[in-house]
Amino acid sequence: MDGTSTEPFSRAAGSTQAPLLSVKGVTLEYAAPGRIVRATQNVSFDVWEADRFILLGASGCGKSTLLKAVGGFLAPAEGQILLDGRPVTGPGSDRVVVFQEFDQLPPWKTIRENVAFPVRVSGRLGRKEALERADYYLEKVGLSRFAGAYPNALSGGMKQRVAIARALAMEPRVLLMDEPFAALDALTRRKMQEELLALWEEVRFTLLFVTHSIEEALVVGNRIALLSPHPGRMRAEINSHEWDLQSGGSPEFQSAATRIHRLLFDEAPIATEIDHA
Ligand SMILES: Nc1ncnc2c1ncn2[C@@H]1O[C@H](COP(=O)(O)OP(=O)(O)OP(=O)(O)O)[C@@H](O)[C@H]1O
Repeated sequence: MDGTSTEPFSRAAGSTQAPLLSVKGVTLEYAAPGRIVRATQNVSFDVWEADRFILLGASGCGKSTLLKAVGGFLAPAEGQILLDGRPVTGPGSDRVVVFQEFDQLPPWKTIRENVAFPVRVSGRLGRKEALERADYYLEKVGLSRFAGAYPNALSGGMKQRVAIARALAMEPRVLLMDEPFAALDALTRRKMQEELLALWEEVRFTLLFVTHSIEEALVVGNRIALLSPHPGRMRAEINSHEWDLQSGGSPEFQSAATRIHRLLFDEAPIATEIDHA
């Protein structure tokens, strides 16, 4: 036993509630010149309220494309994506994406205005209330002191904290994160993982998080979907709620990571159902 449970997650098991997000048999394709590129094939998973659900797989297996489809930027060639039981038909403020690149903040706006801006243009709140909400989430990510500063005064990690505050200020149904820490140095990355978990403890948002790092998946997630190499198909689904940043070097953690590596890359037949072996 390596400590990685593959039992159905308790909140989902036996629950009569519908999942917040359902990805059902989703195949995603791009039309490239003269050919169709199939990015994912028949991918299914459910995300429940307050899950930290990870899409894990090798480069090119379609993780970002899946996130794009959940974001409503790409329609499935086959299958369906449901949010709160309703089909996703386009982008919406109930889903907000945080990307890897952290230079996305308009440099002429202060940090506070940057965070308040999407809330204000979405028409949810007036200027004053939007700025108050910005202050609330800047405090949550530890950046109150920089509210009046401009983005160029901030480090990469700080800019990513602003991007997270800006996304959370929209109070989305699901927060989508596409390798949000991959461009940061190792120490900052670890710190950001720690802060994201602390923030989740406080706010309990629902997270769909893309990574190709097995360690990051185990630490950040409570459930992990393992995708096969291109085109991405579900290899297995793993429960990982018992791991945190302190588990890092332990033999159990290492053996869980090894097992996931095997599940991801071994030439075993692709699971057609969730692997509870
Ligand atoms: N706009 C596009 N047009 C054509 N093919 C694309 C496009 N975007 C992605 N692809 C292809 O779709 C497949 C999945 O790409 P995707 O970026 O979703 O993978 P990924 O798992 O997120 O990879 P990475 O970890 O490297 O970001 C790849 O083969 C990629 O080349």
